[in-house]
Amino acid sequence: MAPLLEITDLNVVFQTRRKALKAIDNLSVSMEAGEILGFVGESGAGKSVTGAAIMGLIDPPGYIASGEIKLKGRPVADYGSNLRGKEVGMIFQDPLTSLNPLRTIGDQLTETIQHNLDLSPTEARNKAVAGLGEVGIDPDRFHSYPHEFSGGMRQRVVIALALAAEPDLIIADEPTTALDVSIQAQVLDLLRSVCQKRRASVILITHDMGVISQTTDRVAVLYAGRMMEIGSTSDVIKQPRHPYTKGLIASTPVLDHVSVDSTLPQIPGAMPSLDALPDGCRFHPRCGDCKPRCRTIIPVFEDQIACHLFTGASA
Ligand SMILES: Nc1ncnc2c1ncn2[C@@H]1O[C@H](COP(=O)(O)OP(=O)(O)OP(=O)(O)O)[C@@H](O)[C@H]1O
Repeated sequence: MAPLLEITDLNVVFQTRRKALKAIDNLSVSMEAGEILGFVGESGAGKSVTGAAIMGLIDPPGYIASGEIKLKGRPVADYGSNLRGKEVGMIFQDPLTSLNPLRTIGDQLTETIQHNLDLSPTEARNKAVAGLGEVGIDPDRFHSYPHEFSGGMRQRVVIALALAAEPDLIIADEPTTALDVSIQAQVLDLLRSVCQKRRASVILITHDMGVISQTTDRVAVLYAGRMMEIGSTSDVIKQPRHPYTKGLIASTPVLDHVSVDSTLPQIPGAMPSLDALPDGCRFHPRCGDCKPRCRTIIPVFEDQIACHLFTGASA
């Protein structure tokens, strides 16, 4: 059987006046049904652009220069207007981008259900009430407006909306970044349990290794548009191999069991901009294990990692 999602040699380019900037460079990854896959990396790693490419949301000056994205064995473009919502549900950082401030949450949910599933108005309404219950929202709140909810509750509504059309895949882009840490954990637990119950797979986009550790089954580490490492979340967290992955983990408080007061080791330097990418391994200027070949030769992605400490090299 075809994987749920298969991305092969994806290249995404943004055309500026001066040059073409490659935001995603030869990315290949696939995921199975029911899996929760994390994309992690600092700002500019290419996480959101990858998510946007899957959802057909790369707009000019950006374009997919080459590569293939297949959902259930078919190119995503074949799904047309059914792709977003019906096949792939979306959750963004700010719940208000997904909610209409002028309509009650019950109406919004009922309409989405009715629009996508072949149900009578009464059936759709009942399903909407059940959907809200599933995310921990009391049926009494059916007629409430988005502004009458806290941030965490709003994000619960957005989860119910994303699942309303029964998609096989949810893309959640920094879904809890705007929430308090205690609420963050509740929303992530909910996302995980509801998606598992519905057998929906999730791509979780985050810069936070704590979120990855808590929520995902597998994690892909991205840096400056390239995949650096991928593996089961427990393996990657317990035994990170790539120096970038190690740096991300060391700078995450809960994972390293460092008290909040202590100074966490930070990865020196910053993510390069796309118009000033270094030769060789893109991470080499910030890498404590940098060897001469890392400065000039791009490491191939092999055995789940792209690093000269572990793999061969391509020109
Ligand atoms: N519309 C655009 N025009 C030009 N460059 C863009 C555009 N959108 C994204 N990029 C570039 O693509 C690269 C990847 O961006 P992306 O938003 O995917 O990063 P990210 O890992 O999701 O980080 P963040 O957490 O900051 O969103 C960045 O260098 C960014 O500047």
